[in-house]
Amino acid sequence: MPRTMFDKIWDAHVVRDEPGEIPMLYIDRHLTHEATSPQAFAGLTERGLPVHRPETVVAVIDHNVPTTPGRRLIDVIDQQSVVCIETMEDNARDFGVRLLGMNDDDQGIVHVIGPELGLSLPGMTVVCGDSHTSTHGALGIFAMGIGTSEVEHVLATQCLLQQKPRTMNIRIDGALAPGVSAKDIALAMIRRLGTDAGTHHVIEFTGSAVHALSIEGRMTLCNMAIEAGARAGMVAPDEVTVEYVRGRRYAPSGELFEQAAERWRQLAADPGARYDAEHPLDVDDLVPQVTWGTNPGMVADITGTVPDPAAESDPVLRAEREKALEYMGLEPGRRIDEIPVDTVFIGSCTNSRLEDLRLAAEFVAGRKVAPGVRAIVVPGSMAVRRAAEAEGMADVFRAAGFEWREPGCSMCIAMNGDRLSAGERCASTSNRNFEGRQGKGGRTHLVSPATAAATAVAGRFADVRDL
Ligand SMILES: CC(C)[C@H](C(=O)O)[C@@H](O)C(=O)O
Ligand code: SF4
Repeated sequence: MPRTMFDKIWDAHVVRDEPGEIPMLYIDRHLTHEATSPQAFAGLTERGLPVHRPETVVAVIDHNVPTTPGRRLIDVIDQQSVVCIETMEDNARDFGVRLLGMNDDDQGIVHVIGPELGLSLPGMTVVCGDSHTSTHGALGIFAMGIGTSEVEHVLATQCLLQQKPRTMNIRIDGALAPGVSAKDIALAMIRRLGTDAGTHHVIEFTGSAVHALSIEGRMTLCNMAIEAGARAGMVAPDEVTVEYVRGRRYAPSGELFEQAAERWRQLAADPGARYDAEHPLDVDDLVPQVTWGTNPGMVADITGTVPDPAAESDPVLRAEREKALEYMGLEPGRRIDEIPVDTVFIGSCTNSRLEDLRLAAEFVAGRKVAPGVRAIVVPGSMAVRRAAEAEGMADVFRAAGFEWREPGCSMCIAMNGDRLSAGERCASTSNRNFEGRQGKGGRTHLVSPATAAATAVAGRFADVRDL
């Protein structure tokens, strides 16, 4: 029977699948961070258990780290964050797990460093106690977020009990206009399908527009599969994938790499493979997208207006939209490109890779951040920061008036002190615009890196195609 890519990876990792039992899956790579692992390690200590295969586990400190240049432990904003960081350091040492600490040369957001270092490779199962683990799926990986009790289980056994998810094919065709990128596809997809369309499903992104994306763009798309409610997102490996992985630090090399690449090329779905659900999406006419509300499905065209809740016939949806507009401080009918912003945040595991920064820098070069706007760039990893500095990009951002920071999750989740104050409006390249996500009372609008850059310069949401 023809199989989907998900089926192939699943079949290759099922350890036990008996009727009436939850299937047991082997996990190849386990990434951990300071925010969701302390209790898991504490559980092992309590039961006197070691980590079963420490060489498959990598720990990184990303959520609670300050991003101020030259950061030290003393810069960490609160005692709770200090405890998280120190606990991760202690656990890594005590359990023999490799640690990428706050100022390690390889530090970065867990979902940026996994692919970057070749820790996450095509065909693998990858887990992390973090919902956006789906990002790694861009390489043709079944990568998913797990809860802290599951983190403990995987540490102890290298296996995960997992109900087999359903499969969904989102086929994206067409060619992107200049200035429109993977983030706009992701937002348009959630706008169209809704924030729960993917529930219980693993999404395989197929189609010409997907394979025309770089790996970075595919990561943006897979990252946001979670915001469409999916368990995971993935893209079949092609030659772009093979070339991306070649030469990565922990990827195989030489003849072993060629053998592995041959297997990765077989991962794509067989012709005629059946999915439980299918959705087509065309991006030929896609324009830059901006969220106006408090979930990632509340999206408008940059050329559009804030929608009127009164036009919504479903009373529940209408109330939800009214509440969102009130929180966001917006009136129906307002032109999106007339909404002024206070802050621009370029960062997060959605959009902080080198390509994202390049997409933004292009619109910043030779221009200035609008007066009164706070603009921040937080590279996704130390490697991204070094490369951007070597390319002169950091200077471009600084000359325009952006702050250039150290890597971490930063204002995506505001756990480290980088945050919005109440009422502050932000154009953000991250993935969640929930109430209070970037600070209590803060107002988040999700956009692409190019739109964020253009917006910083204009001081209001701006269409890059006009620049
Ligand atoms: C802190 C962590 C549990 C959380 C997640 O799982 O996604 C965070 O990374 C987020 O983006 O909200
Ligand atoms: S950058 Fe944001 S979305 Fe990504 S792992 Fe960190 S907090 Fe979660």
